[in-house]
Amino acid sequence: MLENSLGHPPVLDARGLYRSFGSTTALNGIDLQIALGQSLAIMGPSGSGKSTLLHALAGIELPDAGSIMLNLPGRAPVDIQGLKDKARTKLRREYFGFVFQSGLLIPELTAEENVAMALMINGVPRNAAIASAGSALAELGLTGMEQRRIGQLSGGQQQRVAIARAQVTGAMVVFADEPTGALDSTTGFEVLDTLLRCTVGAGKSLVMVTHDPNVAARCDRIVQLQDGQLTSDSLHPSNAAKDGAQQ
Ligand SMILES: Nc1ncnc2c1ncn2[C@@H]1O[C@H](COP(=O)(O)OP(=O)(O)OP(=O)(O)O)[C@@H](O)[C@H]1O
Repeated sequence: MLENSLGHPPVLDARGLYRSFGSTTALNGIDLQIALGQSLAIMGPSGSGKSTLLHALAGIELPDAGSIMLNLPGRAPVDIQGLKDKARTKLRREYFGFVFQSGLLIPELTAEENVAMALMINGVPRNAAIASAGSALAELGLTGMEQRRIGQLSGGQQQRVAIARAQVTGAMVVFADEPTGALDSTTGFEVLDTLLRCTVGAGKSLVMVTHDPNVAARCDRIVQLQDGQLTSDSLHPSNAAKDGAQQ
């Protein structure tokens, strides 16, 4: 069952992923298909390979073996593994968004400039990028914060800037690594609500690493990793009928 309810093939189709660091096998034969419009939580103990898997799926660090196909609506399938570094970087900038626990926003820039940067590196002129960034920030309740530097924002506000940046390009796949990990639980759930609304709520896919079962429970699907292998793969009961992307 590889298609979502609209008949679209899996937006990411990973087969036989292996990745070693010296004598450590971080990914040990992962097959994973992710549907367009699906939210997927990747869970597992520390060191089980979650971040390595996320980085492989996002084309940040290639696996040693295996293939990852990207199938976007209206576009020819792309073999991420087969792209040269420059083409992979371009692909990431155009089609993927990233919301990590911290560190991806540029502290010297304002909130608005951080969001606009995602467009400008894709060739959008500065004035148009700034205008789009302002709209994206406003949609996330950050009106009035546009000119603040990142250090002048709360943790929750910073994560909403990161979400605005991840969605302003229209990226159809958003990767999140512990996006609420540094936040108190109330703020974390507000950020999670916003992240889900901006991704699956808009027909995009969300691939999220989390240690928090309460965060994972908000996703359509949860996979568990152990020693670089998938040990369980379950659809959320209320979403089981939504699509058939699970293996
Ligand atoms: N750059 C690297 N060099 C050497 N070993 C690495 C590297 N990156 C990851 N590893 C090892 O690969 C294994 C998987 O790491 P990974 O970061 O994917 O785990 P994780 O499940 O995300 O862990 P955590 O929950 O602690 O963040 C670990 O044993 C880790 O030490």
